[in-house]
Amino acid sequence: MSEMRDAQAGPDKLPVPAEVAEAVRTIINWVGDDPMREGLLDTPERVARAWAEYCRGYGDDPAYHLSRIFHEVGGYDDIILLKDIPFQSHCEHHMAPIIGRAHIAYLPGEYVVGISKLARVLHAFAHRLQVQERLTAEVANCIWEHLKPQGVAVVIEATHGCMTGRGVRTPGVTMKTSRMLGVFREDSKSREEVMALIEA
Ligand SMILES: Nc1nc2c(ncn2[C@@H]2O[C@H](COP(=O)(O)OP(=O)(O)OP(=O)(O)O)[C@@H](O)[C@H]2O)c(=O)[nH]1
Ligand SMILES: [Zn+2]
Repeated sequence: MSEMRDAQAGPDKLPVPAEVAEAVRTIINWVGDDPMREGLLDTPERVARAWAEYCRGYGDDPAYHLSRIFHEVGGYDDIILLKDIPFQSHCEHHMAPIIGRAHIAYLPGEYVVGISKLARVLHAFAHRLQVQERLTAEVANCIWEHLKPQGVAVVIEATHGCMTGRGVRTPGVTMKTSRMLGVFREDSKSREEVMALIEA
């Protein structure tokens, strides 16, 4: 956890264990290059620090971001939507990039939260090895549990590097997932309303 914090403050400061650097050297060698040639000498440490940064979500407690809540918002009692939040994650199957946008909406109950915190929750889960379905569910469940709203809607659209740069090699394909909880799950009119806002 403290090592992950150091990685956020300045990745160069994160010490890289010898066996981690050696693992990267093994891969470089296996793909057909010479890990001892000049241009690749510092690469194993850079790669290790880059992965610590990609996966910094393991040291980031998503619930913490929802711990500062507000009661009073001038009587506002309608849907709150944070739309088009860009994010990057990595798939747990190939550790290839997942790049996309998330839309997070909720219908407040008693509490609201600073709007940036919704993006922080997303990034805390995204910076782990993921599948898009789990990422979508984790973000929605976390908001549902800690903010106790009347409804939560999370929609994620993303492209998967493991489908574009390798494997089926099909660029331009987008995967779309959604998780609706509370009124957005139970009441079709509320769901239509939130989806119309997201798709507007
Ligand atoms: N459902 C889902 N599948 C994903 C996600 N990210 C990657 N995948 C898929 O995970 C699957 C892994 O399939 P495997 O057959 O075990 O691996 P593979 O031989 O590398 O498969 P190909 O990608 O088809 O070459 C692939 O179909 C990927 O497209 C995700 O977020 N959600
Ligand atoms: Zn993959």
